[in-house]
Amino acid sequence: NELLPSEVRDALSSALASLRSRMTWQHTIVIEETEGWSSNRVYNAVKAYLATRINTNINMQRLRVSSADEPEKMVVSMEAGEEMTDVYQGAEFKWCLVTREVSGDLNNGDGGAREIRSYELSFNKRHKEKALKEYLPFIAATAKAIKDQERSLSIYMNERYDEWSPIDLQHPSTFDTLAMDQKQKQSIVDDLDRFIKRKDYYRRIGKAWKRGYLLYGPPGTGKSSLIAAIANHLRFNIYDLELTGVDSNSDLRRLLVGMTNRSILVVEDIDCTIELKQREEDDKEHAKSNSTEKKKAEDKVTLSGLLNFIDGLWSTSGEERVIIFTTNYKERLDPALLRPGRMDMHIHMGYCTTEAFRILANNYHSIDYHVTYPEIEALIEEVTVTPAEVAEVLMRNDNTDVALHDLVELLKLKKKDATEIETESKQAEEKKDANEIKTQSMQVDEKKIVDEIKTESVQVEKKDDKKVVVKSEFTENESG
Ligand SMILES: Nc1ncnc2c1ncn2[C@@H]1O[C@H](COP(=O)(O)OP(=O)(O)OP(=O)(O)O)[C@@H](O)[C@H]1O
Ligand SMILES: [Mg+2]
Repeated sequence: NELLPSEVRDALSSALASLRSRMTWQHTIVIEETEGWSSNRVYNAVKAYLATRINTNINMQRLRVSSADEPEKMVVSMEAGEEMTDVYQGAEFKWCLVTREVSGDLNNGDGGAREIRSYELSFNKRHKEKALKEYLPFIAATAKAIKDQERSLSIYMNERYDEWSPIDLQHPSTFDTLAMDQKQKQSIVDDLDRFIKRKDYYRRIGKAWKRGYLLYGPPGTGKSSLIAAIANHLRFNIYDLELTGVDSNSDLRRLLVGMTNRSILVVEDIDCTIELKQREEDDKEHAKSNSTEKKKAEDKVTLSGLLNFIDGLWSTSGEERVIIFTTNYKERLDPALLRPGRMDMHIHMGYCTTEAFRILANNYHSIDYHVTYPEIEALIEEVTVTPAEVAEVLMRNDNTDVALHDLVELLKLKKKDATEIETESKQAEEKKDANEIKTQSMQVDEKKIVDEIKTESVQVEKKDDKKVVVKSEFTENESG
């Protein structure tokens, strides 16, 4: 101190004082990239969160852009030394990315200096509570939502009898593109969202945290599209179970245990797998003599076996599971499956309605209206056409006018076919009526004959009792 002239000393100390007074209102939280040897999750969350805020902070001079896998998915982040301000519930939060060199551990052999990055969060100290209890948790939640949204989905199939093999699920179907009744769609979305929020509720009532949907309707009405939309909405993986490929209950159990949480188990066309039950019974008949075969037959997979497994296994392990069955024929299903409580929601996928048509036209041609709409909508109300058929015509041509014209043609053709069938069936009906009249008159004739026979038999009765009475009864039954 003695070495500095007094003026310099005074100037320095006053500068320090003003710096100190400026800093005292401020608190800083440091979030370092690594924590020991593992990465710091808060750091990653902050990075993901700030990437969403950067476009509102274009005053930053330098930005980093990187991409992990697909080039289209670029992540914009801060460059070291840059600052940005984020406003959360009226409070200002200043972020700064700083780097610091640390000398490497020479004994370790990895040598050299390392650069450690950290985010520094500064705010007015009266926001300390808010920063720790609200802002940082908010960032963590936002980052998790982003991660879920980016999580690439897989569809697993049991190609081998007891093993799942995954492929990428890149089905574009979402609830926006799905053509179905708006109210029905909303009720499904609401049901899914309610289910996801109810972790504690399921725990409290001691039930497996799962939800079951039965989708039924003719081919091409969007059952598989709805499944993809559900997977995309929840960001759940799909396990597409081919029941006919599963030989035994032990394989089934292995497959079900091998499923991860936050996933959807799908069994398509269950009306076709119901024969499994019949086959089991047949096999039992067969195997009565042979005890090993009998055992095998008892181990055969059945739909009810599957349901019992799911209830049992999933109530003790597994969370956030959705199970979806599809069928083209609801009426063919085992009544046990339709029992209340088995499947939580029965969803009917029907033929194309005018509402569905508008969604499809919007999907494929980005239009809300076209001069052909009144004609198309009038036709759609008259004929049965599946959304898949409509989608196919709309997709075939990039030119909207041509595509919609083709659709009109298709619908007209369908109407013509329908009227032809109707006339045919009407004709058939008329023919049937005519035949019936004929039969009736024939019956009248027969009755007359029977009466005659009766009279005869009564007459004959006296001769040969038994024979004649039996004969007359028989004749009577047949004509009446
Ligand atoms: N409701 C719909 N909304 C949007 N697109 C649909 C709809 N229904 C059908 N499609 C279109 O038709 C194609 C076939 O439909 P999808 O496979 O979903 O029918 P499905 O009901 O599962 O038929 P299946 O009973 O034969 O399995 C889909 O790829 C989609 O392009
Ligand atoms: Mg399908």
